[in-house]
Amino acid sequence: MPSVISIQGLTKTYKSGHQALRRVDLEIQKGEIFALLGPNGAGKTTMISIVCGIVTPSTGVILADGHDIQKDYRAARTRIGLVPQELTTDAFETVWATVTFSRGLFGKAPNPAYVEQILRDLSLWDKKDAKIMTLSGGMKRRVMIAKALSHEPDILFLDEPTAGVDVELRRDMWSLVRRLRERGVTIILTTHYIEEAEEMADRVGVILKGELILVEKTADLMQKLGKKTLTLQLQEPLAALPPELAEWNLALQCDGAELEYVFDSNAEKTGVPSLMRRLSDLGIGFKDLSTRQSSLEDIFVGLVHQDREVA
Ligand SMILES: Nc1ncnc2c1ncn2[C@@H]1O[C@H](COP(=O)(O)OP(=O)(O)OP(=O)(O)O)[C@@H](O)[C@H]1O
Repeated sequence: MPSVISIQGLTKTYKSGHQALRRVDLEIQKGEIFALLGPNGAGKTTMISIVCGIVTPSTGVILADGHDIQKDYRAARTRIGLVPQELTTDAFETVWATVTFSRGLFGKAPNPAYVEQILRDLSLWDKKDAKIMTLSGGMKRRVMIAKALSHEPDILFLDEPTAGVDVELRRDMWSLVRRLRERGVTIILTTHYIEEAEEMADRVGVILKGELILVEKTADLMQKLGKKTLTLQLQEPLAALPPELAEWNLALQCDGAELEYVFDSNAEKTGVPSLMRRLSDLGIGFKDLSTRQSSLEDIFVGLVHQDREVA
């Protein structure tokens, strides 16, 4: 399958001297949902901004649907819709006028039926005559998506689409992304949340300090990184781990009041039931328990650690 986005040897050094991207190579297939994961400052927005022609690359060749984003900027940009992190809309305009105007900016002929469809898809139809400034934050974000889709792009970039949005909007956004994909739109989203990538994306790229350190199918990544931590709040603190528990990867926390077990949640045998039985046999009781999926930070720490070990 041909790539719809092709990035070769991309680097970016800002005027300040800060190197935000280091030799990034990436191919994204048509119709894919691709999640770019990384902590604050990793370079996600820089990468998106370069592909969308807002920031100039220092080196590298980038093609959008076969068009060089620098030499053939207009053709490339028409293929792309961008939903930026920041809300930037004209407060005094109505929803309808804003979205129609955005379409016109790309030289597309008016198509009220298409604009109506987008507004209906985004549950904005009954707000079409409302001024943007009267809308809630969530509604404004929907308007940003409508604007980005107004010129019928084949590629949609969503920069942290669900940061700070409520659960309802997050679900709507996810279902919209899936519907767009069914229509053949390629979607690239950035996120801090591994759960979001897991839920949405076909493939995940992890970016850390400007380097794309890993690109994997989401299912494979989750398999590799599906670590969970089980925390038991003990009824009586333990001074030390009993030797009978040596076969589990356990740690005592909070002066012996909590027992932590890190396990692979994808494994056929997680070791949790046998641990529970052994604890019961040993008469070690607990008041409460909780589990926690590895956070992205844990994963990064793990990856960086592995890198160092290999080096
Ligand atoms: N115009 C600029 N001039 C100098 N440095 C910049 C500029 N824009 C971004 N940077 C720096 O480049 C690095 C990458 O920033 P970028 O916004 O791409 O990260 P990000 O992964 O999108 O982070 P976030 O999740 O916080 O948006 C950061 O250290 C940032 O401070």
